[in-house]
Amino acid sequence: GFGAPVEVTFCTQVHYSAQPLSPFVLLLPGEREDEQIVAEIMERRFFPDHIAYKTWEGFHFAGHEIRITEATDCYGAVVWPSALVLSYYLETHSKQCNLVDKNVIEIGAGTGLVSIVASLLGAFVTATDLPELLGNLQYNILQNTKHKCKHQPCVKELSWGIDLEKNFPRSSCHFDYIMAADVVYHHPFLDELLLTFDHLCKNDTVILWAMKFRLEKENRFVDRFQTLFDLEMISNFPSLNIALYKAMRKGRMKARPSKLKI
Ligand SMILES: C[S@@+](CC[C@H](N)C(=O)[O-])C[C@H]1O[C@@H](n2cnc3c(N)ncnc32)[C@H](O)[C@@H]1O
Repeated sequence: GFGAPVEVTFCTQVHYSAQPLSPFVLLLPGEREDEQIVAEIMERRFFPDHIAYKTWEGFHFAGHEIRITEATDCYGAVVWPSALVLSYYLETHSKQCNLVDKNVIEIGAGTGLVSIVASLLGAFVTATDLPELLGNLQYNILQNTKHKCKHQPCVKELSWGIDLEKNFPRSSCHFDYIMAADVVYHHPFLDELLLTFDHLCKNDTVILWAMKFRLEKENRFVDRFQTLFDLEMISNFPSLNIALYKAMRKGRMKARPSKLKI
């Protein structure tokens, strides 16, 4: 085929605890067939009808045809199903999660689908990844957002845990949303990843994180993540082993009413 990352084995059994529901919720477990929504999500993807010079995959989101050029040599070079799940959520929940004029950062953006969809929905987006991924990421972002977005997205290096204060100073960087799709897998930078979430997340920042479960180690990352953040599952696709989470900093100060009634 054209290099689509089709995954056929799902090896882990994941047990999710009951979570409180919020306006962010996409589906209640058992309310609609998981497969039905998964099919809807996967239908957003299309492929070239002829052999092209460059390998690309197409997607329909936010009223646009998005073409993603893929390399085939590393993890960030294809579009992973978690990115589709998060993009679908953003598009179908644009009222509850209104991105217009919001400041969004995506970490581990890969080929850029989520950043592109968030930009098309009106956000000001900073798409980040390792230096070697930035050329292709920049290309996809430009091709799919130029003259189509309220705010032109930018692409920046962010290697997890490295030079965070230098490149993203706490005093001047404020993100309304941190987005991440499929950033937890068997890599040696899980500590640095957690550090990065911690560094970028302010009291009012919302983290939207699509997590693909593969191994026990990844479940442990979720436990560690919960020591710093309140985590809420907002949708769950057992047939893909993907869960979508919303998280906010633990122990954050709630907004105070402007006038106290005595
Ligand atoms: C499985 S891919 C997911 C890509 C994209 N979010 C998607 O869902 O299609 C993981 C991404 O994390 C990035 N990544 C891995 N280790 C990283 C690190 N130490 N610092 C920054 N990004 C990293 C990879 O380059 C890759 O783009």
